[in-house]
Amino acid sequence: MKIFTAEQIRNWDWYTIANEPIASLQLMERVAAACSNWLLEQRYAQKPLHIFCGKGNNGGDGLAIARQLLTQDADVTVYILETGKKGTDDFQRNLELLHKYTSNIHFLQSADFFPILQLQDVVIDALLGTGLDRPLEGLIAELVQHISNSPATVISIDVPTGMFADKSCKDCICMRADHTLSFEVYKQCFLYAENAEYCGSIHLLHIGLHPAYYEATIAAHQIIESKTAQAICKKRNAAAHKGNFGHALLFAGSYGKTGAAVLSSKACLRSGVGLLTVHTAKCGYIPLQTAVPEAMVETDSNEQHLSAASADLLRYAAIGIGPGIGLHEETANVLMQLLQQAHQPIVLDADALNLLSIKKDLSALLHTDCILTPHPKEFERLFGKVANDFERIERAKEKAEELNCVIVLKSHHSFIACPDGNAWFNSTGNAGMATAGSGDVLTGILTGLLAQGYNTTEAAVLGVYLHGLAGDFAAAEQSQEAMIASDITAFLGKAFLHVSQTNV
Ligand SMILES: NC(=O)C1=CN([C@@H]2O[C@H](COP(=O)(O)OP(=O)(O)OC[C@H]3O[C@@H](n4cnc5c(N)ncnc54)[C@H](O)[C@@H]3O)[C@@H](O)[C@H]2O)[C@@H](O)CC1
Ligand SMILES: [K+]
Repeated sequence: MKIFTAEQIRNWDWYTIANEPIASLQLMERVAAACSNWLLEQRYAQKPLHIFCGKGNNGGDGLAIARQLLTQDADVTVYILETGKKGTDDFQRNLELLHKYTSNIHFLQSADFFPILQLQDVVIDALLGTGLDRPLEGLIAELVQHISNSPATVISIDVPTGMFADKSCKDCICMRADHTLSFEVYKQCFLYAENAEYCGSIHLLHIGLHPAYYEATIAAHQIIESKTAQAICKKRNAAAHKGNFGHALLFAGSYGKTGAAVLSSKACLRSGVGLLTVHTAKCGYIPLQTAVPEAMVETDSNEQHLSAASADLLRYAAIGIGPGIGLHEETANVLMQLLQQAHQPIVLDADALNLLSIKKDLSALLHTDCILTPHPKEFERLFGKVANDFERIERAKEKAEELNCVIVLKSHHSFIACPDGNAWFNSTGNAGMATAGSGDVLTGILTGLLAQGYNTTEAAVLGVYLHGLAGDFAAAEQSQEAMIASDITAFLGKAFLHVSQTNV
C-alpha cells in the first residue's frame, strides 16, 4: 500500500470532488459516516461523547459526526475552540445543520470553560487535522494537554491534533489518542516509534476516494502487506533437491555468544535454504552441532573468537556475518578480508556493523549486494546522530543510494531503504520482538533467502515481513512478554504458510 503525504491526500480529496464528482460537503458527510459507523460498531457511541472541534475541515468532520450520532440517540456534547476567525465553508454549513439537532454546543474561549472529563467519557478529537502548519501553543495546546491528561478514551479524527503528517513533532505538544481513525492510506507519521504513544491504534476507514488517483500517484514510501510478500515468495519446484536452494554461510558466535549463532542458524534453515555452514569460534563446535544438527560447522582456529575467514568462499550462494561475533581486532580483520574476497550477497548485522562503523570509507568496502540491518543505535554509530525518526529515515535513504546497498532499519515498523530509491515500512511485528536474539533470527532469515536466489530488495522485503509475522504468531500464542527469539523461528513455518497460501 502506498503512503501519501498530506499534500497528496489533499489532492486526492480534490481529485475525487472533481472527478467522481461529489460536493466537498458530501465528501465530508462520507468521512463522518465512516467514523460514526466505527463508533457505533465499537460501542463507543453508547458512552457520553465529547466532540472537540477546531474551525477547519477537521472540525467540520467532528460537527458532522455529532449530527449523525445524535440521530442515533447518542449522548453528545460539542465544544468548539473559539479562534475569533470564521470557520471553513464546510465547517460553517455543518454548524448550521447541527444547530437544528442540539443546543448542547459550547464555545471555548479560555481554559475556565474546559469540561472535567471522566473515565467513562469518550472524547472525539476533531480540533486539527492535516491543516496543522505550526506546533501547538496557547489555548489549543492547553486544551490538548487537558484532554490527554484526563482519564477519558480519546479518539482522534484523521490525525492526533498537533501531529504533523510528514515531519517530526518530537518535543511538541500533541494529543495522546487511544485510537486514530484515518482514511484510505497510512500517513507517514503513523509509522514512527516516536509517534506511537500518541496515535494509539490506527484504523484506516474506507471513504471511497477515487481509485484512479491512487493508481497514478507515485509514493515515496510503501507499506509491506501480505500481498507484497506473496508476490515475492517463490513457489518451490516439486522436483527440487537441496542443491536448488543454495548453500548459505554464517559467520556467527564467540565465547559466551554461541547462542546468537544457534539462533541465526536455525532461522536460516527454517527460511528454506538448501544447505548451511556456520563458521564459528572453536568453543561453539559442540553446542552448535548439538542444537542445530542440520547445519555443518566449520570451526575457527581460535577458541574464543573468529580470527580467520572461511577457506573456500566460492561454494556459498550467500553470506551472513555479525550475530555474536564480538569486537575483537582479529574478528575485524576477518570482516575486512571477507568484504574484499566475497562476491556473493552479504548480510551485515550486529557486531559486523559496529566493526564497520569505525571505518571511514564504507563505499569502498561494500559491494552492491549487501544488506545492512542496524537497529537505531547501530545506525547512529554507522551514519551519525539524527534528531528524530523522520531524519533517520531520510538518512537511511540517502545512505542506501550512496552505498548502493539495502538498509534495513530495525524499529517499531522496520524500514527498508533500497539503492534505487524505493522505500518500505513493514506492517508486521510487535513489541514482544524487542527481545534478545530477535535480530540474529532476522540475519538468519535474510541470509537464507539470499542463498535461494532472492535479490537483496526481495530478501529484505519478504524476510522482514515474515520475521514480523512469525513474531505476531508467537505473541498470539506466548504473549508479547513471554515470547523469546526462538519462538519467532518456531512460527516461521506458519508465516510461510500464510504468505504462500494464495501463491498456489
Ligand atoms: N474536502 C476536504 O478537504 C476534506 C477534508 N477532510 C478533513 O479536513 C482536514 C483538513 O482540513 P483543513 O485543511 O481545513 O485543516 P484543519 O482542519 O486541520 O485546520 C486548519 C486550520 O487550522 C489552523 N492551524 C494550523 N495549525 C495550527 C496551530 N498550530 N494552532 C492553531 N491553528 C492552527 C490553520 O491556519 C487553519 O485555519 C483533514 O485532516 C480531514 O480531517 C475530510 O473531511 C475529507 C475531505
Ligand atoms: K484531529
